[in-house]
Amino acid sequence: MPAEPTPAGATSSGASASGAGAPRRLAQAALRDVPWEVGVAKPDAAVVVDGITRTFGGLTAVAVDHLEIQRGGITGLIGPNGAGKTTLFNLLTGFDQPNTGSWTFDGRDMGHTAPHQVARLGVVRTFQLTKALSRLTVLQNMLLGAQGQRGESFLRALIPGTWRAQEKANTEKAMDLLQRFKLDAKKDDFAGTLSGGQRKLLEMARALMSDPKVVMLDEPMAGVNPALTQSLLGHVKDLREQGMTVIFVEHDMDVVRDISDWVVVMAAGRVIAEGPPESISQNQAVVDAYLGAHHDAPLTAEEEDRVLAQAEREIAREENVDGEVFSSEAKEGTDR
Ligand SMILES: Nc1ncnc2c1ncn2[C@@H]1O[C@H](COP(=O)(O)OP(=O)(O)OP(=O)(O)O)[C@@H](O)[C@H]1O
Repeated sequence: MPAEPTPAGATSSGASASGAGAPRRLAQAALRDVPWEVGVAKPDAAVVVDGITRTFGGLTAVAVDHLEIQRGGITGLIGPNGAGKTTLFNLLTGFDQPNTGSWTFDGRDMGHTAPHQVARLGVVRTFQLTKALSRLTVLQNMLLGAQGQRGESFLRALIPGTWRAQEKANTEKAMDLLQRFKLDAKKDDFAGTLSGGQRKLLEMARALMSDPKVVMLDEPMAGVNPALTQSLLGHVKDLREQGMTVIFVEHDMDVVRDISDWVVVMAAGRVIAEGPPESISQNQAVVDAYLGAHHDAPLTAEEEDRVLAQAEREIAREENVDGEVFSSEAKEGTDR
């Protein structure tokens, strides 16, 4: 049974630049009477996933029967290593295609939609700063995040004046965002020289260049020192203030509790629980699959080995796709 929601705007960070009151209240009120059941319908779903599966060889990475994401809220996606969170992100942003199933955004079927089209329709994700992107300046990274410019049209590209006007507008927009994220003084620095927290800020700022409606953040707090954590949390809450729908993957349960209006828990590719943050720690299936083993006790040597091996696999995978992602992003940037 749903419990009483937490008091409106009750966040531990208090860091939101614009005050976290009304939109959080709205998001929580909308979800207040929604039962804590896997696959439950939301009052105003922006994203609806149906029967999505993704297998790698014999391994089922994702098998989600039905999932709805409430518009204008912050949804936290949690689960143990290998639960399928990143794969689901890849599917929802067109970077991977499911073996079966479909998903819609604003009622529109998004099956087989390429990543740049998904982004143009308003669903964007943050990208970790790959090695290739580290070698670009902060401003160049921002300009790669721009899309929908006039320069992308062939006919308009024949009229250089229009293209240049667009480039100028993009640069102005990039500088506004860099100012908001306190990175304007770093605009000409190579992105690779930024601290962990500044990189996360840049990843978020870059995603905002395309005026998204849904922002998907992959571990926005990973590797961020405590000094910048509050600032980053404030920026995530600000996205909700501005009416965006936020979905984020995060391992830090304090962060999840602090900013989520709703939490979705995955394990072995499936959604095993969903509900407001306070429902999650009471859920036995979640404690068994995740919280008990993962968070309430230090990692055992065996778990540490497993996490390290997973990290090594991720790094190897990232190095493999590094050039690919960069070249497609760079192409999107130069195409316009
Ligand atoms: N390209 C791939 N090729 C083969 N296996 C993959 C691939 N991508 C993901 N997997 C596997 O699918 C499963 C789900 O992985 P995924 O990265 O989505 O999990 P996750 O929940 O994001 O984990 P983490 O929290 O560790 O990032 C894992 O067993 C992973 O090894």
